[in-house]
Amino acid sequence: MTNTIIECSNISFTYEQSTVLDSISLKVNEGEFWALIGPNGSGKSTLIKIILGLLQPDQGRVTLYGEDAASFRQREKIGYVSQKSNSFNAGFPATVLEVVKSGLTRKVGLFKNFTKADEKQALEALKIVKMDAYAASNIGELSGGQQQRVFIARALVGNPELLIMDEPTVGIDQKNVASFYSMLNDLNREHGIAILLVTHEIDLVTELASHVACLNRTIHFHGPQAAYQQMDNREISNWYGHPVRRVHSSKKEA
Ligand SMILES: Nc1ncnc2c1ncn2[C@@H]1O[C@H](COP(=O)(O)OP(=O)(O)OP(=O)(O)O)[C@@H](O)[C@H]1O
Repeated sequence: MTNTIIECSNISFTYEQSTVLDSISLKVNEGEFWALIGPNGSGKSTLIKIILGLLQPDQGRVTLYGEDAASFRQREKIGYVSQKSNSFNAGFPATVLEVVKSGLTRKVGLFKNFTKADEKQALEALKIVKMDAYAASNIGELSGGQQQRVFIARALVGNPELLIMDEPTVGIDQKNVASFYSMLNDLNREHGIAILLVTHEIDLVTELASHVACLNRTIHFHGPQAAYQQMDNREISNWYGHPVRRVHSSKKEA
């Protein structure tokens, strides 16, 4: 039986006067890799905040493993990497290993010491993102892309079943974006971690994802990647609100 991790049922949300999410329903199951795409200001980050229980919807309900998102306690099951994680400057006084271990604070306790086992777990997480060689380096001395991998390791250190990422490739150069996505693919396929990835990338990542959700205030499409690939560029441009063109889609003509 497939287990559902996130279930959004009929979510609506308004900031002051403006409705940014209208009747959103979406389900993320164990092992799935979802790409959540949409233009600037379409409500992607707001939806993520609601899923994480940081904002309350005006209408509708979000459940995590069947429990209300706002009162969900098993936070270690869900790793989160926010939009602007990778912005440490060179003088920041923490090593890569310390940053990753800080992901265990919820489990260990705020003022408790980390054990050897915690350190081993942090090194394992760094290995998964291929950053173990940098364990002793200062976080601020790494490139934006390397820092982002470290933040993924920080999110992975508690062995989550779902990883939520909000535009993790912002500030990473194009050459490193492809290898970053390939790492996400390994996390999903080899480690069985479900992924919900907010992205502006309508080509490459949507080929890696098993499912795609298209958001612009409402959900315009959600379903398996193959069905997304069948949409033509005109349909996507219509809900995007401006012309967009995928290079790798099976239907390219706008
Ligand atoms: N705290 C806030 N108060 C008022 N309006 C907000 C607030 N946060 C976001 N908004 C507005 O809500 C809308 C949706 O914003 P949101 O950040 O969810 O979009 P997004 O799809 O994540 O955008 P982007 O791709 O540019 O990051 C935007 O019009 C934004 O200006």
